[in-house]
Amino acid sequence: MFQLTRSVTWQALERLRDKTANDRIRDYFTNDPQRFEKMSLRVGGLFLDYSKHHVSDEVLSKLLELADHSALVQRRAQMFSGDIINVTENRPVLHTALRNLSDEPVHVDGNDVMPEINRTREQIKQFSEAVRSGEWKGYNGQRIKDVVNIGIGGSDLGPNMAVRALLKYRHPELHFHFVSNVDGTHIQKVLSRLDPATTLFIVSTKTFSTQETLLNAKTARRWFLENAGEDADVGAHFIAASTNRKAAMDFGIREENVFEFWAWVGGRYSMWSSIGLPIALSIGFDGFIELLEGAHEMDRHFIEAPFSQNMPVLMALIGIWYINFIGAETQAIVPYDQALNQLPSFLQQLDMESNGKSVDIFGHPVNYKTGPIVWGQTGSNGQHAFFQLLHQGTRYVPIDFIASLKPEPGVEDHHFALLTNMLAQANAFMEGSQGDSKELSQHDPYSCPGNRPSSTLLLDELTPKNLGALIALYEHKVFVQGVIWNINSFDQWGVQLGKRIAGEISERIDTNAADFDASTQGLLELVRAHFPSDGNAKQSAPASADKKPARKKR
Ligand SMILES: O=P(O)(O)OC[C@H]1O[C@](O)(CO)[C@@H](O)[C@@H]1O
Repeated sequence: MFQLTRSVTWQALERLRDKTANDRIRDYFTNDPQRFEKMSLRVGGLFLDYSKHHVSDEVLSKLLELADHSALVQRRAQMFSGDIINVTENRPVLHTALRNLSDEPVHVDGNDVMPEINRTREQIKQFSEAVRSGEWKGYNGQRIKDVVNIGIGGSDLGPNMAVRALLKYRHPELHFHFVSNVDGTHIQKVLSRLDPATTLFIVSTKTFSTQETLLNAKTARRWFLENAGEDADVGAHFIAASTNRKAAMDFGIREENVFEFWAWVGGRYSMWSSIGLPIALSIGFDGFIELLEGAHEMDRHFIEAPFSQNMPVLMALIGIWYINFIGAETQAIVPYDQALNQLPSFLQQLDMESNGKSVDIFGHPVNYKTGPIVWGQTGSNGQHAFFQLLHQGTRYVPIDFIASLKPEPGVEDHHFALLTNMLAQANAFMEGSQGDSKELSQHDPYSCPGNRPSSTLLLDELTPKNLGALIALYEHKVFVQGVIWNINSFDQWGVQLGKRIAGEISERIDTNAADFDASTQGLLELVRAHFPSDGNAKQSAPASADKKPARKKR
């Protein structure tokens, strides 16, 4: 049986790790004046500089060999053509079809899915235009002013991130709110500022069975009925994006207002589907299409470019170098762009839910590290929070710096400061401070060791198209890493387990819980004191998350 860590290329990379361990990144530049030109590339409106990495030419060519010897070409083709690559859920993975603007058919079980995708796109167009123009009326004839997206995970993070990122393109009279947390104070706070007669709720849930979303949606509907219309009016204020049409209709949503999507769209890959409705409402349908175009352009690049010029492949390989050979545990995402402040959270789910796996696609435990801990926040705020540790701490953290070049009118001086701060940080991480003074030794408390790696990703401008390309870039990076690690990046059984046990625990609020461990029993006892058995807390018990049998006594 093939074992990744026993492969000739893997072992050569281990030797190269030892050979290059004491290399200084800055020496790579001294020795090769063309390094920046060689280790940077452009795809549409995105420019990637990957020259400030602890990666010699020899290492890069071995990493490329790792990709060549993997199943990447085959699995990439399988993904785009709708083969079942999500093996544990027995599904194809076709978020790329959602942004397929080429009119080429994409088949699932022998049927072209493009006609239904185009139909739903048309439905999104009609609906978003009706709301934006004011043609869509609330129950008492007023136009919509506030849109509340109720969803969690992939049904929240993508649209939330994109609406915020593209705020400057938003409809001037529409305001957007995102409620995700089951903590009731989240929805209470949002509702307290709204007028039910002019509010539209989008219940975004692939399954229509997620506890948090259903509870928030019920609370929103109760608030609507208490403060405004009657049951018959719910249809004018609640719509759904879901694969579960029946459950959405049982909730009171009109059939024509259930925006379909499909089991082969993973939650964290769903912002291109009707889960992206808030984006279309905010920036308009044409803007939404531009977002899809940007992603489609990145898809074409990912399929067509040789690995040595392939942006997602290069980013994935460099990540693998740090994770599997240098021992980095985390990857920082630092956008120098306030509009991208939700990007680290979005990428956290994308990467960690996809590649947080320790079993390969054949069900064997892996003997190498897989997905990193992804974290971060915007610069320059991060500079005054966690950068100290990155400069002088004992951890080794590769960083992705992300920024857009074009300044906003009226704040050019701010934008200049923002970009120069970012360049200064990337330079400081690489150079350190030892060059500043001959007296500083590595052990001096004033000394920053440097030699810390980063990529810089520049968008010409933060447009819908460039944002689409940026997100697709990271999606494919995560995919490539998953293929090389031979794991299934498209299931999430760990999350399912948590959902199932939440259901089981809430069922025990007024019964005995002897089959739980002593700690959980003790804590449940403390919780129970606040929820009398005749109370209504139990009504919120989550539906069982999957069809697995009830747990055994532990
Ligand atoms: O869209 P749903 O079905 O409500 O699920 C929400 C999220 O829950 C998850 O299953 C786990 O977090 C995600 O994959 C998904 O995006």
